[in-house]
Amino acid sequence: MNILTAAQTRQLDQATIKEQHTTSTALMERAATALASWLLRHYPPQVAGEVLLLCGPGNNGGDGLALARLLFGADYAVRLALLPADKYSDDYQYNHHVLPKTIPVSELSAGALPSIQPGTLVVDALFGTGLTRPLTGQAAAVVAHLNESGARVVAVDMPSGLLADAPQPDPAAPVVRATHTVSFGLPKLAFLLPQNAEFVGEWHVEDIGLSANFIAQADTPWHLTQLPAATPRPDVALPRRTKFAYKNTFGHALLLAGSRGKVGAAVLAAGACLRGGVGLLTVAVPGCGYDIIQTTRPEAMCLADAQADFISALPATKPYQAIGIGPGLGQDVASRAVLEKLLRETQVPLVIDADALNMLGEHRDLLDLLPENTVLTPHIGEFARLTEKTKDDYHRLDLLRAFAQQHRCLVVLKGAYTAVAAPDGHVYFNTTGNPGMGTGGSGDVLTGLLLALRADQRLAPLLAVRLAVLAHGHAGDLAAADTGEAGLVAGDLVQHIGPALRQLE
Ligand SMILES: NC(=O)C1=CN([C@@H]2O[C@H](COP(=O)(O)OP(=O)(O)OC[C@H]3O[C@@H](n4cnc5c(N)ncnc54)[C@H](OP(=O)(O)O)[C@@H]3O)[C@@H](O)[C@H]2O)[C@@H](O)CC1
Ligand SMILES: Nc1ncnc2c1ncn2[C@@H]1O[C@H](COP(=O)(O)OP(=O)(O)O)[C@@H](O)[C@H]1O
Ligand SMILES: [K+]
Repeated sequence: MNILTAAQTRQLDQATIKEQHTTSTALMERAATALASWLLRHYPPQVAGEVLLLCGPGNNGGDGLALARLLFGADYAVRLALLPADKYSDDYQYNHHVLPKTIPVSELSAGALPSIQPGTLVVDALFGTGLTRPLTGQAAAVVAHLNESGARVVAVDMPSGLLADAPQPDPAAPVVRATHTVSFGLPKLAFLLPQNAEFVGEWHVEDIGLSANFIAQADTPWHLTQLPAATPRPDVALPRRTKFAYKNTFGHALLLAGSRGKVGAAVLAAGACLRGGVGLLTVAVPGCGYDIIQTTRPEAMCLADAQADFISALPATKPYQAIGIGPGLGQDVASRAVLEKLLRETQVPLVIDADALNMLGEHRDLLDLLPENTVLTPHIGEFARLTEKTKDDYHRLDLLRAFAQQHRCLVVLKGAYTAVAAPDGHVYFNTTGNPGMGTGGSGDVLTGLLLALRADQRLAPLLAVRLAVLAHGHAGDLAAADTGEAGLVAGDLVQHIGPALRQLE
């Protein structure tokens, strides 16, 4: 699914109105109805207590006014505080006009801020996607007051003061710190970036029937990868295995991994590759890893390096459809020479992770040798070593796109919303996974799974990578349902890859 830019989000309501022969007032009513239904589910009247709605002068405030009317009709105790302005949007004015007269309304001013007890449920309908500049003056005073109050805050569409797709021009200007943000139709880019988590809180998307055609046709570099069941228009799916499929269809993969003390990384990646459906797997490990791989992963073939503690020689690469290198590899100069030889000699699809990435970061001339569509899987720290220290998350996205374009590779920037950058500069944010996956070895599992899907002869490179990242996170979610997030270990991810992949078919 596409994620729209801020400008496209502003065009979306006009496109919907035109396409569906409806009115902006009716669209606002849909938005308010969706918000009311969300509140009824999450904060029913007896849990909510009195709800304070803070409304700005535009359509975000209009949503707040319409919501106040609907909540009042659903037996909530509501009061409104309105931000004065020189002009108000038409739909704001309409919803102000039809507000039941019994709802208490006050005017917000820096000198007379409403009292907000800790725990009060506050709806932030001050500003949404129409924000054009950092908050100052009265609006800033209201937001600062709200943030200090200890209220539970539900932000309408956006936390007020936050921009939808760009960094804050003035980091000192206040932004609402919401507990929940309830957005319409699709999430904003801002929700997916760690730097905004303190403002956005937990985000939710409510369907209000916005134009699916406009969303699908929008020219944007940003996209989401979702489980097929989570979206009406799935754009990634794993093809079923046909009756007469043979192991060659699913490829023979080579994994170069492990060093003394880190053979476990090779075991995890090998397990994930096997569970990922590879046809054949050969694992190359240092001598100390031979018995370990043969015992823990009898399904895999094993090549033991002449060196006991690290990999010092590149096996013949001819038989393989994909090669993975990096998990637990260590950074011995001999292993670096293996990486360099691999890059110079092969055009086989590669997956490069962990220490192999750090070697590339230290010897950036090697980046010029990357075969097209190589998959790199850095976390934020490893990405900084490959590029430069970043100013903020938006700057990191710029670097990510530029890097993938320059080196014609696929970069999997790992995190809560793992971002896959393609050689054409498009970025796909993953939507599965949980904080339980912040545990040693989770990344090794991803590398093994990526290797399996890159070896699968049926899958184009980008599809293979998006599917692997989606399945990895989904395996994490299935595992956490059994173990809880704290109890989750990387081996649990391997166990859940099979069921996760089945749900992507
Ligand atoms: N998209 C959709 O499909 C749907 C959208 N809907 C809703 O519409 C919302 C967008 O509404 P919107 O465009 O009226 O903008 P909004 O955020 O209310 O702010 C504009 C007002 O704020 C003002 N202003 C701006 N910056 C300011 C500042 N720093 N400090 C002070 N003032 C500032 C600005 O004035 P100006 O810049 O002209 O001075 C203007 O008066 C969207 O978030 C969603 O809630 C749903 O109802 C239906 C479906
Ligand atoms: N909060 C989170 N939500 C979703 N996925 C997460 C979260 N934290 C970590 N992950 C995932 O877990 C994996 C961790 O990989 P990595 O940082 O390389 O760990 P390690 O080096 O220990 O294997 C990545 O795929 C990342 O996306
Ligand atoms: K808001």
